[in-house]
Amino acid sequence: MLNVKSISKQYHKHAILNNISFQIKPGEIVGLIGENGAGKSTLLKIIATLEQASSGDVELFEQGYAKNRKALRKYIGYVPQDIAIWEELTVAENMLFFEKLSFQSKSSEELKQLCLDMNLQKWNEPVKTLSGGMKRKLNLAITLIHEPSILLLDEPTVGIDLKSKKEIGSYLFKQAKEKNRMIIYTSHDMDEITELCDRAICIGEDTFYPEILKNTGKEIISL
Ligand SMILES: Nc1ncnc2c1ncn2[C@@H]1O[C@H](COP(=O)(O)OP(=O)(O)OP(=O)(O)O)[C@@H](O)[C@H]1O
Repeated sequence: MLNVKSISKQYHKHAILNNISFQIKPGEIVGLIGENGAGKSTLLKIIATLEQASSGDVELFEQGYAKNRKALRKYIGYVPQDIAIWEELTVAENMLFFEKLSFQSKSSEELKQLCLDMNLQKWNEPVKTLSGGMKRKLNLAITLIHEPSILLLDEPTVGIDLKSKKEIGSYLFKQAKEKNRMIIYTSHDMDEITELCDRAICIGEDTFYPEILKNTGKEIISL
């Protein structure tokens, strides 16, 4: 269980997040939405332990970040908006490199299977020859090497074609429902949010997103 407790964040006295609280259970996929600059990436970075909240705390499996920040990192997988992989290395070399830095050991076969599960076939090709969608799949596969309990994805499907979007979406759905992982997912694509997510959390003052989602039958939480 993830428990976000009254998180606020200011940058140089400028308030970004104001008293945000919500909970997520294993197996749930939550869409995090809001206008540009609402603070979605900031909130994901706080949950990923990469930023500290100005006030409030986050608990993962009943352990607070304030006291257990480092120990909790092994449960967390974070995919930033910007792709962070080695362009000159092959898919295989990237996976093997990041496996060495990971909390868990995996064989070459297991790493290859992680890529194949997402329909990423080009095991021996240099990353620089892959399309944007394939690079996003590789970035995601790298994040899954240590089998995180919670996946934090910052616009994982931005700029990629519909087929790859669907493949990533159905892969994430399985990760949540079969492996009981928690997923928080930001996107500006409301069809994707409606299709994939169990609930949507809208942050910021703007009522635009809660308005468009209100007839989708999804639970919408405005914070
Ligand atoms: N390190 C930082 N220092 C100062 N201000 C920051 C920092 N990081 C983010 N901000 C500001 O915080 C606000 C929220 O940014 P954030 O990236 O979290 O928004 P977002 O909702 O993810 O936006 P987008 O949809 O454009 O990705 C913005 O005004 C941004 O300029």
